[in-house]
Amino acid sequence: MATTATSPPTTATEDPVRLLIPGFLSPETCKELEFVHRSCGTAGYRPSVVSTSLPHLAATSCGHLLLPFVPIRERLRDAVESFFSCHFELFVEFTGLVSWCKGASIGWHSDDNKPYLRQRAFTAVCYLNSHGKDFKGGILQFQDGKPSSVVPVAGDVVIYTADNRNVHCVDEVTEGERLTLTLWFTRDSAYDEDPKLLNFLSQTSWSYEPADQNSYIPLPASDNMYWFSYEQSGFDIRCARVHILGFSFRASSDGESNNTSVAPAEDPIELLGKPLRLGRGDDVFMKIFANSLHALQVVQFYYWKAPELASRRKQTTVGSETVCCPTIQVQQSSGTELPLPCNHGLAQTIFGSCSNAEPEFALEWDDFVLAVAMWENYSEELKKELSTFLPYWLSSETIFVVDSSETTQILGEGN
Ligand SMILES: O=C(O)CCC(=O)C(=O)O
Ligand SMILES: [Fe+2]
Repeated sequence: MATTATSPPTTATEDPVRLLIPGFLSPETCKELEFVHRSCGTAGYRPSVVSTSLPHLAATSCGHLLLPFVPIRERLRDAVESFFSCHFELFVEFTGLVSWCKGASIGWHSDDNKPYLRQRAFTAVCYLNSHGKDFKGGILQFQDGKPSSVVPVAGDVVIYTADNRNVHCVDEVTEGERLTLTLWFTRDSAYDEDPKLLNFLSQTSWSYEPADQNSYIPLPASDNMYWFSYEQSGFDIRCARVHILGFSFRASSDGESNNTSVAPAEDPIELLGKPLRLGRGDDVFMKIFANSLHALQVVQFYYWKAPELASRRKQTTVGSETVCCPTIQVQQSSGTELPLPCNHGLAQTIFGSCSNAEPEFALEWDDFVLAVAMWENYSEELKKELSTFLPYWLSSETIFVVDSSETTQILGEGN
């Protein structure tokens, strides 16, 4: 009796089939991936799901945003290979960020259960936010063995075999947005994700030109990819994401002219691919963004960095008179809000935060101005790093972390 009550998850004769690794990703890494996903996500492959795949990032001029994933993929591959004793055997088959929104769930299945999924050998699911705090529902359940369920906690990772020893399901998400980074690993090099990514990157991200400010501006994919349909209604994900944070897209009339009207013949959704401004209440931020994704990325960056910016502001404003005056960058005007199709009530239900999440803080335009500059630095640094690493990746056909001391040495030798 005592032996059954205390029996370990697997007996000595059975191979281990799953492992939960608490605290695998740092809180900062989770926040960075959340920023990428909330800036770049598109309608997912299942209802009520938003996803950001790595090929999508490369194809929308955001190849540099692949860089935060590179060390994580390597660490996960190491963890999976060492736990399942298959050193140097695995390739990453798929890497993607997924939001499971209200109503999303998946029934009992194993991850290799379709003829076109047979190549999958192992799964890794990293949780980027937490059950109870950020969303309700969404618990991962396994049919047999231990652990029998996983309650998502930001930073934790669960790894498991993709076969029928791990039949599992995810309970319906009833509130909030459940964020994961999901990877599948294969032994079959024909399904290696890296050559496909390198092919995209070599077409879109080859060179870094410091003068070319457009090199890190996102380019929207086709409009239908951003359409989130839910029951009989829907919304454009880009509009919904800015709306949830209290912003709206405004016409980009130049400051000199009073002509803020939108050409009546234009299809409203097409305006999302054109230059526009951001508004908030009666305020209109004067910067013209290249398109809606550019504006969305800056808004998401601001929310990622807002706590840091706020504490910096408190430190610099105490006893200091050198406070910059960014109000000139914001005009009090009713502006022209773009006539976009967005069911705001539905967007609030789907992307609005769970009641236990942190209360939203008030926007500070001073901080927003700083965030715009910080986003440009962040993007430029990543772009530079990508153009350094890309030649190594292309020559080895693998995306991996290059030791920076080695890079300096090699670059030095080459000169
Ligand atoms: O997100 C999870 O916890 C598991 C996801 C899953 O089962 C799948 O994507 O196949
Ligand atoms: Fe699954």
